[in-house]
Amino acid sequence: MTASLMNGKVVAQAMREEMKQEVQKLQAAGIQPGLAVVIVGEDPASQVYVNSKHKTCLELGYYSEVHRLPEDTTQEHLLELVGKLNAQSNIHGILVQLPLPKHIEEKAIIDAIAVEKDVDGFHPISVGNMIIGDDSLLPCTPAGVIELLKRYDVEIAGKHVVVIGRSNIVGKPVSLLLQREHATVTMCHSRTTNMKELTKQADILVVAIGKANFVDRSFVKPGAVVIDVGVNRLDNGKLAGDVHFDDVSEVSSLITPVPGGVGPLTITMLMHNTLKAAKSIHNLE
Ligand SMILES: Nc1nc(=O)c2c([nH]1)NC[C@@H]1CN(c3ccc(C(=O)N[C@@H](CCC(=O)O)C(=O)O)cc3)C=[N+]21
Repeated sequence: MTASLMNGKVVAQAMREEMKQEVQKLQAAGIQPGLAVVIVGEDPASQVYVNSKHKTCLELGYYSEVHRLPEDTTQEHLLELVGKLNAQSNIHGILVQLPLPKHIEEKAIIDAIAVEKDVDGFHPISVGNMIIGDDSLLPCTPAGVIELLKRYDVEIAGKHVVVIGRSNIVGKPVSLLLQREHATVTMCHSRTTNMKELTKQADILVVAIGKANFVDRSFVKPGAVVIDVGVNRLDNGKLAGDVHFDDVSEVSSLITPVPGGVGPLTITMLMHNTLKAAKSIHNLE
């Protein structure tokens, strides 16, 4: 069997067209969604992401602020900037690019972001609301995975989903959201002893382990849907997923490529969250 592609770029573009319409409606009410992105230091990969977020804002008609701070920025100074952005009425979403330099405590920064502007969905209150099932801003990559599955008409309810990875950014929240969609979810991680036994039972396999080409066909049940959340920069400069694409695409039914799979959805869900935050801050929901 040769898998069909789940094309994240196409889904992202469709969602962006839908969002443009909503932006126009908001404009008529005198509101422009605004996103502030803060980046500390010079990490080239992070710079690429930040530029791409800025570009997407302009494409959708959002107000965009990018704050580029030097590597030696103090935690105190960063907290001060977050406080300003919390109070700024033209900003509805705040994203502090991670990872931060070692001398800054990430938790202190995330905790300082106003919950209603937490478009990353990383604040403990956002996470708590997500777990309970209350309305909240959902973390972008996990929400993008759900959106991708839905737009390709993949049934989630009743299916066995196996997630590899248990990070706070992807593994844990995507497991929660899939369970919310009525899947039976098994979580695997670096200390799982019988990983292949488990992954071979998966109707849907979500891989977020951060190791290039880790999953080959020996992990996959024929006909499974495989979602690759990995973004690994290889020594040759190319981007590789956690899934060995050529091998796995011969046994799976649907598969996401890297690049062009989950990545474009991550930025699109960020835009979606910013729009949602703008509406919610202006009591339009
Ligand atoms: N506070 C915070 N929030 C984040 O959401 C966040 C972060 N920090 N730090 C870094 C990671 C990584 N991340 C990606 C976003 C888009 C692509 C993406 O669009 N990838 C394209 C290709 C990009 C390329 O070619 O380099 C694709 O997969 O097709 C990838 C990765 C967001 N992150």
